[in-house]
Amino acid sequence: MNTEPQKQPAVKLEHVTKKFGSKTVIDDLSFEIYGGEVFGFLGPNGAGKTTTIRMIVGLMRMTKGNIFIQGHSVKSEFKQAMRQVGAIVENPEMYKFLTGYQNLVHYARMIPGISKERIMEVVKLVDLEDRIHEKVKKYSLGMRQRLGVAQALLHHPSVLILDEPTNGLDPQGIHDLRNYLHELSRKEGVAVVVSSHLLSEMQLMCDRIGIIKKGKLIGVETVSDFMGEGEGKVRFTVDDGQSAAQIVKQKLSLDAASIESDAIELAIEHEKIPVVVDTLVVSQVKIYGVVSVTQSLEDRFLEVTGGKSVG
Ligand SMILES: Nc1ncnc2c1ncn2[C@@H]1O[C@H](COP(=O)(O)OP(=O)(O)OP(=O)(O)O)[C@@H](O)[C@H]1O
Repeated sequence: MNTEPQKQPAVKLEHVTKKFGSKTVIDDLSFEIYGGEVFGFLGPNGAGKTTTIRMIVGLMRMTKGNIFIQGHSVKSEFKQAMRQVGAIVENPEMYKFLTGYQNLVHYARMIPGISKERIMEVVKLVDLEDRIHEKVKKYSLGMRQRLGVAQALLHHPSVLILDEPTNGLDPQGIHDLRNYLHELSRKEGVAVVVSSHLLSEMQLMCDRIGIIKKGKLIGVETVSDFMGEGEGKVRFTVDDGQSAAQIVKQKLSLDAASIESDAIELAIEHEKIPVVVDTLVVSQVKIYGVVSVTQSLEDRFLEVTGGKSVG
């Protein structure tokens, strides 16, 4: 018997479907997101990321299925569910002529029980202490983004959702955002959900990613599993790709992942490389090079979505 306590998902989607008229935009999505992780929502343009996020944060009704936030149904316990959620879906409204601090105080008035201490706590979390008393009109885009996150965190949400948070940020801004989202998930146990088409950023920022295409879930995987770590492809440059592929098939029962006139690629572990080299040499295939081909998240993304890169 498994005596491990079952961890409750922070966000759980159950057969979520969204139709606009007769058009199905989200098709039977089911997956779970946990506290303490940064979850990336990845998909080509128009795949349905924003629509899904809008349903999670209660800005849009679903046609079928249900969403639970910390066990509370968005349909039947809307208030309890939303109390757990902090989100930036559209650009957060900020008063540019007020300071960052004044903006937070103004916003905090709308939420019962937010203390001055809590305001300074979130300011510290997003690393804005030095500049919080300056007017927002003097802030960079990255600082405004951080102020938005501070605002979204004021009421102690256990789920933080950011739609395309890296949009418009420079590399330093993206780097900082990545660091503090990571800290937030680790230190505060917050479930952080981000959507993006910046694949390289997702690779660095997220623990797990869910990929959707045309409203359907293609897969949910850890970034390392997604990239197929430990089982990379190895490229053998040879004099005759076709016959090399035949030889490894016949003698080693290996199917080549790709065959070109002067190369084959095999999905094999590191230890198998000498075996393949020996077999090819014995069979009088000339080998000109052997390299490990590590796949970027982008390559893999294009492979599974069969689509074009976006961005
Ligand atoms: N209000 C609406 N009425 C009709 N169709 C809509 C509506 N909102 C979104 N759609 C359609 O739903 C699909 C998914 O759109 P969505 O904005 O969720 O995609 P996305 O993955 O966020 O794309 P992007 O990366 O371009 O923001 C698109 O085909 C879009 O045209």
